[in-house]
Amino acid sequence: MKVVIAPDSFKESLSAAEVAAAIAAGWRMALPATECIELPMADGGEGTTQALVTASGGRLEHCDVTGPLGEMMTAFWGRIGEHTAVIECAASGGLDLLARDQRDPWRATTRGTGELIRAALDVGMNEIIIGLGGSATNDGGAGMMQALGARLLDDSGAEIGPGAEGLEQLAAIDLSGLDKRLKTARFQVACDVDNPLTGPNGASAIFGPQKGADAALVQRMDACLANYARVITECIGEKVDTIAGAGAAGGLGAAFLAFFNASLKPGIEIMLDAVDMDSHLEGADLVITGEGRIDSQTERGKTPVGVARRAKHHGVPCIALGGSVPDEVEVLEALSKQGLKAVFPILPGVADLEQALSEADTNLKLCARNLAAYWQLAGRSD
Ligand SMILES: O=C(O)[C@H](O)CO
Repeated sequence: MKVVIAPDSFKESLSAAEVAAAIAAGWRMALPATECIELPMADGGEGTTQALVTASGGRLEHCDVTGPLGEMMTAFWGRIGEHTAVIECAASGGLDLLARDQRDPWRATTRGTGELIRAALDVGMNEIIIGLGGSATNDGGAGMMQALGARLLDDSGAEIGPGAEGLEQLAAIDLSGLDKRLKTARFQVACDVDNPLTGPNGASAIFGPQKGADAALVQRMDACLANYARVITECIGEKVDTIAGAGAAGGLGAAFLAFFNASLKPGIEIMLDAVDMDSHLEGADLVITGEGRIDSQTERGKTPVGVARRAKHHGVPCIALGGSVPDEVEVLEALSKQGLKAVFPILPGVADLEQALSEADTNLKLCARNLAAYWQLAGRSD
């Protein structure tokens, strides 16, 4: 029997490769003869560079850039072949770079993403895959644009400051100093979600709280992004704020739509193609995916749903394991319609967050072992 194991990482706990290895080890405890194909996944968020570099035989490069709160840090990008770079915004502006009490989406900047793009262009890369997701930022990519030579100005003609805060003052965008190499480089943007820039489903409303924003700040940041959208339209003559994916990574998607030679795609689709998922699904009996948290955001194109849709296309059943899973039947049914037939929580008992994060490896193994035992009981194993 063949099981394809294609999970994302469990944030703050295990990488996607570690999750896949734990599930495979647990499954084999009950069904040792199973052929387990481990395919670590990512959807644009943290881990995307490593996953694509591993899948394509590339390597990581390191350089010093501006971190989420303006401090210098060493970040990385991936080099695949002679001309392709992979850059994830989480490498320099990721939520997991900050402790919970440091999260500050009002000030956090995407400047480091622009600096990573410059570093890749400097060494001749001209096909650039950008991963959007897992960000601590809500600046619409303003910091990135400034790092690449755009001038974002307030109504006195001075450069705006960093973060969502700066966008409150934004009155005009001057692209005359933008790095000329952006015209010839091709950007493929891998988005982890398909949210628009603003409004009730926008970047601030849906992802602001996990970055540390309270209700008042969510509203203020949404207004900042609406102002940004207005200035973008004045600058390029087009509206980008309602396009699916514009709200990925705190609105970075909108900057790529407006100012780059870029196409936005679900990140998981790029990943599935990179690992040649279609051929792995041939003859598979089951797909197991997963993520640390599975909830209504998962439906917006995150890894478990992307994997499930592809499995459904090939007629292979798909289930998921999560650290936390939906507690509403409506969400489970919506996931089921997309091919994710069942979602299992891995926690064996009541635990606080710290304990849940530190015991994820053991809990994944036990849960996978039980699933394999049940699969056998149901007469599905050979
Ligand atoms: O980074 C974020 O804001 C979320 O992962 C959605 O893209």
